[in-house]
Amino acid sequence: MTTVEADPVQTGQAVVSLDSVSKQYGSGSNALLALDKVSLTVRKGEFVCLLGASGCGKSTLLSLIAGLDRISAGTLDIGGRHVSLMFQEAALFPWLSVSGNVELPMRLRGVARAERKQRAGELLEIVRLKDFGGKRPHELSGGMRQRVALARALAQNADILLMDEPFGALDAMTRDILHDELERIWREQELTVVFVTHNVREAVRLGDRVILLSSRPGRVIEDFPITHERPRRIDSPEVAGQAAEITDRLRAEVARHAN
Ligand SMILES: Nc1ncnc2c1ncn2[C@@H]1O[C@H](COP(=O)(O)OP(=O)(O)OP(=O)(O)O)[C@@H](O)[C@H]1O
Repeated sequence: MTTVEADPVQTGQAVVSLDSVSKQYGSGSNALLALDKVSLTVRKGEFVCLLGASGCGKSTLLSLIAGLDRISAGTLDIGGRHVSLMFQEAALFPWLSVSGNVELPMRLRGVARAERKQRAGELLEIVRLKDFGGKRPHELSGGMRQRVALARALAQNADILLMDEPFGALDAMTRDILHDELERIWREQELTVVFVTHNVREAVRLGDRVILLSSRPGRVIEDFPITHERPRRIDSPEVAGQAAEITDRLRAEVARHAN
């Protein structure tokens, strides 16, 4: 008999629980069912990637978890935890310095000036932008702006980091570097991450699990555990192999929907 040791992540505390969550936009003849009975649990410290065809409800799911919109049916529980969001566009305030942008969430929380300056410095060091605090966003590259956005997201001291295609607009090399950085920060800061992407290899590169949603209305059709040793390379045979398996499943789903 083989004894299977419990994976600490799989047995960890649930921080996001969705049970049969549906989301309908509009009503009557304008009703659009975006999500249909989605059940999903994300545990403390997990890195979960959401993948699916365009318009299947990935962003909707993030906005429900973030509390930006209300579910139409089912239950969603994040146990009063705090979330922070990061998008494809860094959306930095152009009139604030890099440091000012990172300090903003702390300013809004009423953190004293000296403390927020010190924390902003630490966070900029974490994202490797220690010497750029005095710059303005327009003086930075796209990849550097996303690092600032990540530092600002971390400044919210949230329990859960929700990321909506955060590297979608970056070139492949910059994205590769940011994958390494995000993985390092996720581990060091013991974050729980829910990461939306269109890019199957990116999902396999980063995730502990890849959740595949059906075409609209979004339902969970598969939950792929990704067990290759970290850090992974996006161009490794292991990542490519599992990405091909998931892509086939996604293609079959898109084709099914098109028929
Ligand atoms: N505020 C809204 N009002 C009405 N319909 C909406 C709203 N937000 C999203 N939708 C619709 O819900 C469906 C799911 O959209 P959503 O943006 O969540 O999908 P997605 O999987 O993130 O798409 P993409 O991969 O293209 O970014 C789409 O048909 C979209 O048009």
